[in-house]
Amino acid sequence: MSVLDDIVEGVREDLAERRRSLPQERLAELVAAAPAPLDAHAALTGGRTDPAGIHVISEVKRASPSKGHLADIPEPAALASAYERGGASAVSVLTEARRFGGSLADLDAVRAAVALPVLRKDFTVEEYQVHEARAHGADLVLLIVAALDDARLRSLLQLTESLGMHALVEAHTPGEVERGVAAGARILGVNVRNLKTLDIDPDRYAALAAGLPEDVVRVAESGVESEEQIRSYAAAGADAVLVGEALVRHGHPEAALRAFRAASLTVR
Ligand SMILES: O=C(O)c1ccccc1NCC(=O)[C@H](O)[C@H](O)COP(=O)(O)O
Repeated sequence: MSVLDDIVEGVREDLAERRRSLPQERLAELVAAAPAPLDAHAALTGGRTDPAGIHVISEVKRASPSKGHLADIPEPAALASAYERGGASAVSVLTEARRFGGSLADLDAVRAAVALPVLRKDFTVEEYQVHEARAHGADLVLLIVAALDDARLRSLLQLTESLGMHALVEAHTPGEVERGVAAGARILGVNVRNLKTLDIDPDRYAALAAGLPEDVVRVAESGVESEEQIRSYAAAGADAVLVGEALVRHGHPEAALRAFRAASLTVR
């Protein structure tokens, strides 16, 4: 079984448990009561020419399948506030519990702490998860092309947009980029982490993003360890970068973020 299959299997089990304790009808009431979504698409557009530098989606990430434990993050709200002060354009919150140590409580805490668009970063395979994301105040959800067939990708994207949110549609291969665009992705992430080996190959970003339509917001995901890597993604035309590990392991995430954004300006 691949890493992705294994993660999704656990996600489905946990989801079944949550469905039992919160039926769809009650979830719909929470969605109706949630604050209006923020425009994540607008927040991430134009990173190629923004005078403050490339947009950064800063991630709250405690652990990962590739690296194990990364950081305790006892107060996700405090970390998210530091990201906001450092100039993040959005905050990503990993809510998957088994491999990433996240939760919907983390999403709630971050939502309450920042005025930025918030991404619920999970392995979305069911409509219920999209409703959950909205009920917990998310503005953006992750749709991983490799985890979905075309019909489900389209229907989850449509549901996301019908709830006023946007989707970060994530691709790992040229075929997945094509499928994401064909499904109607308006924000497309190229994740340079190979989902089979978990190896990072940042050079894949430029090759995969090259054929994207001009009006699609381009996000380079994973593998940012240095200002040099930010410059490389910016030079390859990324509007935004998604950064987890480098920020949660940095003693001063606010300063790191400022440095990342500033570094992106030096390639223009
Ligand atoms: O991070 C992993 O090991 C991982 C393994 C399998 C599926 C997804 C995984 N990560 C999710 C992400 O996409 C990253 O958290 C995100 O792009 C940030 O990456 P990084 O800056 O390298 O922490």
